[in-house]
Amino acid sequence: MKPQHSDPTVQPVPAAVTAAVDAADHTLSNPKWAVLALGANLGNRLETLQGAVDALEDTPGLRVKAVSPVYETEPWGVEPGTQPAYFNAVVLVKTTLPPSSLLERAHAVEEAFHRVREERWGSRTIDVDIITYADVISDDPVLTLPHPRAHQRAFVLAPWHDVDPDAQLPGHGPVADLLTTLGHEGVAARTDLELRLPE
Ligand SMILES: Nc1ncnc2c1ncn2[C@@H]1O[C@H](COP(=O)(O)OP(=O)(O)OP(=O)(O)O)[C@@H](O)[C@H]1O
Ligand SMILES: Nc1nc2c(c(=O)[nH]1)N=C(CO)CN2
Repeated sequence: MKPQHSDPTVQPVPAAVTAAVDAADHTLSNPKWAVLALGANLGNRLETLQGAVDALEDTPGLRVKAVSPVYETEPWGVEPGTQPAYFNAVVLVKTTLPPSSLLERAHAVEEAFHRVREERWGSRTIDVDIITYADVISDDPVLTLPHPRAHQRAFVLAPWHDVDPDAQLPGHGPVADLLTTLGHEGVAARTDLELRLPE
């Protein structure tokens, strides 16, 4: 039998490269669940939310698996009466994208809908937040997981609970319990409206 690597120009593949390719293969064959929260309080809020859901579904390596009911919610974190009401919804996705790429995609969707970043918690055409990515916990300010304020926000927990009643917020426990503690003040389901799950 011919000895392997008899061609002197063929270099052995470094272990680090093999490990990186194996890790990428593993990620591709091992999609993760992520929970994304959508919010809009400027422009045609329903149309923009639907556009964001469709844009997410158009992302290679990402499938939208569930879309929550639409909630109309009082602006959280700002003086009452200073901003229009929000429409909020939650989508469950399965993705082979790593968290950093999912955040990039979330930002690209925001930009596509002309989101302008001015003041903190300012009005916006669309906000796409990553609430959880699998059970990853990270305090990196660029991408904090789970989202650091999700447990305080009924506008996230109520629609999330609708699409996944058994959901757990890593580090905080069952979403159902958090919602019971927080209550539904300022969040109302808009049962007359609906977001479509892309086909
Ligand atoms: N889990 C996360 N999801 C989205 N952005 C995050 C997350 N963790 C950290 N960030 C960072 O937060 C920065 C500001 O995000 P953004 O402008 O959407 O905040 P906000 O919607 O006004 O407020 P909040 O973060 O309270 O929802 C982003 O550029 C992003 O890097
Ligand atoms: N009701 C409501 N209030 C908010 C929202 C939101 O989506 N809905 N998003 C914020 C920043 O992410 C700040 N305040």
